[in-house]
Amino acid sequence: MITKIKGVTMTEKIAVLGAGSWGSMLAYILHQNGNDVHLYARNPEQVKEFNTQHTNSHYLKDFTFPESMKATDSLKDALDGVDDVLFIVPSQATRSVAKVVNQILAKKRIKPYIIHGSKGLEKGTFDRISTVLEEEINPENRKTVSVISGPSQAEGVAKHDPTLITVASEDMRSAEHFQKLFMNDYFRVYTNNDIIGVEFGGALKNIIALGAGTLYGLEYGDNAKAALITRGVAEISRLGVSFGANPLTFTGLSGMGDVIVTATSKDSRNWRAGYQLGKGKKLDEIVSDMGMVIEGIATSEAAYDLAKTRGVEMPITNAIHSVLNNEETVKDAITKLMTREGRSEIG
Ligand SMILES: NC(=O)C1=CN([C@@H]2O[C@H](COP(=O)(O)OP(=O)(O)OC[C@H]3O[C@@H](n4cnc5c(N)ncnc54)[C@H](O)[C@@H]3O)[C@@H](O)[C@H]2O)C=CC1
Ligand SMILES: O=C(CO)COP(=O)(O)O
Repeated sequence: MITKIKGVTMTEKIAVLGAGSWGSMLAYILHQNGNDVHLYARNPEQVKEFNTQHTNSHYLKDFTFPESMKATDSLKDALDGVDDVLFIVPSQATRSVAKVVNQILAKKRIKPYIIHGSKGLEKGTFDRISTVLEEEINPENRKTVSVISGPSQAEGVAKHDPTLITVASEDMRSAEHFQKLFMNDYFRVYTNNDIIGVEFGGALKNIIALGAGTLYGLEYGDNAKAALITRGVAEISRLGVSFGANPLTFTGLSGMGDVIVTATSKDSRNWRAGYQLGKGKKLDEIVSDMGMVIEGIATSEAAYDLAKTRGVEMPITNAIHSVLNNEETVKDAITKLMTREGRSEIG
């Protein structure tokens, strides 16, 4: 049972595209809030398990979904008559899914609100995910694009751990629309009009989480962790601000908040990948054993190139990028970071 929040009375038809740990958990929240949720998973076996056993065992262990929730492996069916579309596939897959969605929406002649919850930058183009969606879905087939981002491990939401998150959009009416759809007594949603800052925070924190896990795997202490988190936020903020983001956004839920959760939570895939790296496991083995997306790996490529192109100083991102590419050991990378010329903390 959830307690309804004053002023939150909307019930809509919502397609949730992607049924990994976060997609299925966001679909669960929307279902609990009384919406008609169309959950799309590309894997028919996964759909069968979801519809018969009400579990999504590969992605969320020990969680049973309500029997009234259903999934489909038909993208066309998932998009039938919807008011809203939530994209929640790995960042690097968003463009290909969006191309197909655009064609389907055009045929169905519907113009839903669009939101995504993916945390990454596209390799090659360096695009934020809202930009990918704006590029691939024609304006006549959609309303403004929004993003939902913040400290929100799916495993915590499954336990109704009080979770606070941000919806950002250039159009505040769209942000408020999604605030109403998602908000309930364990999932509190704030709005923000700084979509650039919110997306940069969500994407780049995964690189810091990889670094934090690595430090833990190598048994570095709490000072190192605090240093990484704080200076990590400083450089994320530097890059975001160079694109016009509001610096205050990086002190909020989608900035510092998300860095804290993923740099300290053992539920984080990025943290776990870093931990195993610190313990000496090879990256390709970590990726294949995880069986879930580790966004920080691809995003470290994009962020590394982007920082170079823009002339923005991102020493921690560079260090993690070079460790992931076997160009230096973690110990050498740390020595290099620690022995850089002294500088002022601010600016
Ligand atoms: N897991 C979490 O707690 C959170 C994850 N996120 C973000 O949400 C996004 C999705 O993450 P997860 O659900 O955790 O990933 P996941 O690895 O658990 O699941 C990804 C899902 O996307 C599907 N998929 C991949 N490529 C596809 C394609 N081309 N077409 C259709 N489906 C495709 C996979 O089959 C899988 O069901 C990521 O960007 C992640 O950073 C954000 C907040 C919390
Ligand atoms: O973004 C997340 C929590 O806010 C999830 O992070 P992971 O992908 O590292 O699990």
